[in-house]
Amino acid sequence: MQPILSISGVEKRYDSGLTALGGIDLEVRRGEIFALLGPNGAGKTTLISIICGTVTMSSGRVLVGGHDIVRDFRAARSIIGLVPQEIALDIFSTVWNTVRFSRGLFGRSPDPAYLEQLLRDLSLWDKRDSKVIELSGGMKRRVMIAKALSHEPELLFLDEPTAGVDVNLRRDMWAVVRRLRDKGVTIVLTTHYIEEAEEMADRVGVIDHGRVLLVEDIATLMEKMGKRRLTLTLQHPMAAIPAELAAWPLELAADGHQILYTFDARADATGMPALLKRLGELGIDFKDLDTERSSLEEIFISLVERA
Ligand SMILES: Nc1ncnc2c1ncn2[C@@H]1O[C@H](COP(=O)(O)OP(=O)(O)OP(=O)(O)O)[C@@H](O)[C@H]1O
Repeated sequence: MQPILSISGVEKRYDSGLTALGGIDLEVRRGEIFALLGPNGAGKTTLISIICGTVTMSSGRVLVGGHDIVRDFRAARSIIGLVPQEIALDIFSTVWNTVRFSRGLFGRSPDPAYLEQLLRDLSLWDKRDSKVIELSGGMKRRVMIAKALSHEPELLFLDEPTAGVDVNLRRDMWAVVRRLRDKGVTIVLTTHYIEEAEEMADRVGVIDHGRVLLVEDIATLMEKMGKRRLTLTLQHPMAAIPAELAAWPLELAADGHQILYTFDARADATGMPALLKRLGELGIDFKDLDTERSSLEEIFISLVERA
């Protein structure tokens, strides 16, 4: 299937002389949630702004649904929805008028049934006659999404959808995004929250200093680079790791109450059974044992450091 978004060789040099994007190649598949992950200043917003037509690229080519964003701007733009970082709404307008007006701006004919369903999906139907100024911050964010979807785009960009948003609201937003994906909208979100990429995305692209460092399925990435950590909580704290355990790279934690063992989950021999056996032989008792996978956060940090 043709990708919904195809980016090749996109470069951006700002007038200041700064190269914000140094040759980006990226494809987004129809129907996926794609997370663009990168630290501050990586170039995420610049890339989205180029695709949406508010920043011009220095060189390269972008196709949206097969339409070239320069030659065929209107056709490309009509299938894009953009939710920018900052809330930008007419605060004295009602929710209903906001989405109705936005749809009109894209030249779409009125479709009250579509807009009603959209507001219902975003839990805003009860608020349709409220003025934006009367809404909570979370509702305003959902109005921004409704506005971006008012002209029935196939590809939705969410630029840091949950920046500065509390945990509950973040979970609500994630649920909203998943429902949109289930309805067939392709979603590209930018985030610095690794947790968000891990939780939401089907695939992730890591970008730093205007370059794509990696694009991978979340599951494959976790599998490929995932490490596991075993935490043993001891019956009796120890001052140092005994010399008899030197064969394993162990660390002491929690004031000597815990032994940590980090290992490669994919290795044929993890060393864990042998470690537990040796602990038994040495009479080191533990009262709890826990293993956890290393997070995408650690993977991300190690990638950026390597680059
Ligand atoms: N209009 C502009 N003129 C000059 N430089 C700019 C302009 N806009 C952005 N930049 C620079 O381009 C680089 C990329 O910025 P961009 O906003 O795309 O990054 P980002 O990944 O979205 O960052 P953040 O996560 O902080 O939003 C930064 O160094 C930024 O200072």
